[in-house]
Amino acid sequence: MAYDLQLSHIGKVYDNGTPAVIDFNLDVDKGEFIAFLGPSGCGKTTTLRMIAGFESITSGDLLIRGSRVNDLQPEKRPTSMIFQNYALFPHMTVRQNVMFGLEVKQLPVAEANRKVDRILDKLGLTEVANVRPTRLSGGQRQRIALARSLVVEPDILLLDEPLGALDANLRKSIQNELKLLQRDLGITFVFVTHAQSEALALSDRIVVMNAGRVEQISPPRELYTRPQSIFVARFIGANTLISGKVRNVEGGAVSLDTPFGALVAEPPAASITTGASASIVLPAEAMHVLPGSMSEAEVRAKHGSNVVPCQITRLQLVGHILQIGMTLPSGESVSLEGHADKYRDSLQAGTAGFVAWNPADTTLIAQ
Ligand SMILES: Nc1ncnc2c1ncn2[C@@H]1O[C@H](COP(=O)(O)OP(=O)(O)OP(=O)(O)O)[C@@H](O)[C@H]1O
Repeated sequence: MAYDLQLSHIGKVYDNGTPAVIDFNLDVDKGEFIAFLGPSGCGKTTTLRMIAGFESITSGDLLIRGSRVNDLQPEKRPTSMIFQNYALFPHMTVRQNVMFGLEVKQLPVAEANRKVDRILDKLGLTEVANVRPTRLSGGQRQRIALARSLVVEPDILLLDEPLGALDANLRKSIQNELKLLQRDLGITFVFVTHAQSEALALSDRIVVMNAGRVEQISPPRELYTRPQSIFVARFIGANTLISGKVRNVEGGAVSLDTPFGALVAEPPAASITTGASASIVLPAEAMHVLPGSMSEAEVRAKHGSNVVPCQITRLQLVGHILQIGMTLPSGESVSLEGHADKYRDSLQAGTAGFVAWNPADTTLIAQ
């Protein structure tokens, strides 16, 4: 069966010579929720606009359900796009805004009315159908934009930072609605966002982009626990990177010489050889902080071979969560959050301690 959407070696060079997107490859199944995540200017919006047909494609093939659509006009594509500012017509009522796309398609009036009623009802907009959008809240306007895009029954919905204009609380509640709606309708969603938490919460897979290139395509959890590049390790989650040189690779474990002494990691997916430079990616949630009143041998016995001395600089209790600030021997400051119960009263600010972790909770990236 054909994929719903395929980007094969897609590239975009703007007329002024800017290479905005470079060799982008992605296969999307029907009903998948895909997020494009990356820093400003990395090419997310350009890629989305190429899928919608608002931007020409310089190289590569764009396929929707197996057909090449590079040269198809936007309105001929089975896609619909929602913009950050919603682009609603202020002089039209909610109903007229939603009806607009069906009028363009010259749908018979009775059928168009039926479809509009159904989508207004689904999105809880029936009561405000005859109001102009300027009188409504950000959340309601967001729903109108969604209704307008969904009423034309696209195969693929393209969303460009659709929640960017909403405050944090509203954003959370609309995120949930969006996810439920997407599941319910079974439509493929491609979603552009700067916000890591949003991408992690909503998507089946996340495409992390950097300077026009795809860095990694993975489900959220894998992106979080198994970053494949230094860029992703720095961009996603709260990781500490420890660089070193491989001393040896033996029995499924890699030992490295690092500024903090010899440390152990699991081998990366790609092969790695003695003498190679590599970085251990250590997630904050994998770290255990132990008090300096324990000996290093005791810490090792309890938590395995990776133990690094630290200075505990700050402890702050926020409800059940203990925020711990530390300085590593490199001078690097690291902070992490742990359950207060786990640490009870064992740690003291201004004293020496240890950080220990299980090699299985880290990722090794060769450089
Ligand atoms: N019309 C244009 N002409 C020339 N260069 C452009 C044009 N639009 C975007 N660019 C450039 O292409 C690159 C990618 O831009 P794009 O808007 O796709 O990034 P983005 O990841 O969506 O950024 P943001 O998160 O800030 O919206 C940037 O260097 C940008 O300056």
